[in-house]
Amino acid sequence: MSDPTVQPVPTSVVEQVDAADITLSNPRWAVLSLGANLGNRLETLQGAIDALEDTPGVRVKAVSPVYETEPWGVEPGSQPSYFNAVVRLRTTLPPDSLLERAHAVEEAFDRVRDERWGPRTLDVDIVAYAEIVSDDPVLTLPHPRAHLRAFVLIPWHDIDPGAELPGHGPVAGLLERIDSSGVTARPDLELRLPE
Ligand SMILES: Nc1ncnc2c1ncn2[C@@H]1O[C@H](COP(=O)(O)OP(=O)(O)OP(=O)(O)O)[C@@H](O)[C@H]1O
Ligand SMILES: Nc1nc2c(c(=O)[nH]1)N=C(CO)CN2
Repeated sequence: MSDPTVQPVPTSVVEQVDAADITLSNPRWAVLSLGANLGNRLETLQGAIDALEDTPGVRVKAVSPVYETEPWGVEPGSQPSYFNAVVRLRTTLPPDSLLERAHAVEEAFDRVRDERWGPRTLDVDIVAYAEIVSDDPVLTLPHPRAHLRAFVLIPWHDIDPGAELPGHGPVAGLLERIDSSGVTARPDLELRLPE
């Protein structure tokens, strides 16, 4: 006879698997780009780094210097400047779970998605995830515009001078081909690697 004190778990609960809870057995590396051009930009970038570190299955291994950058892809002078940085992670989250987590961190910092390349409190993009190359529009790897963006490649090169962007080659070589003029180091500002 079944025990009447044991309540069955509703099927809907059993089936609700949060993608960010799925893990791989071997950690992989990933590089994320962080950007902010509204609100307290430095505080937000640090908060995003700390939130990523607080994610089960994510360890932040390196944090780049901070750059102040002209908004890319929009009319000059139409938006406030960005603070940008990149982080390098080790993660047991598969790519789709990492993207889901990136979106959750953006939302925690009140990210509003209205216009493409519009101003934002926080942008978290997956620049690269291990050597994966994919043209899936939900998660394109590497990020489809990373090879064109000095605000991504300069800080990545700072923390990993030998880095390669899968499908594109060494970051150092990509940097020789793009305009880096709108990207200014801010050595007076610092982001902390979580302990
Ligand atoms: N590598 C990636 N990293 C983050 N988002 C991606 C990636 N590839 C595809 N996407 C998709 O792009 C969608 C739009 O992302 P987002 O709003 O961050 O774009 P954006 O920051 O305005 O512009 P950009 O994509 O040029 O950085 C996301 O919902 C996501 O599904
Ligand atoms: N300077 C700068 N420009 C941008 C940035 C960014 O992070 N920095 N992000 C964008 C959309 O991801 C569009 N333009």
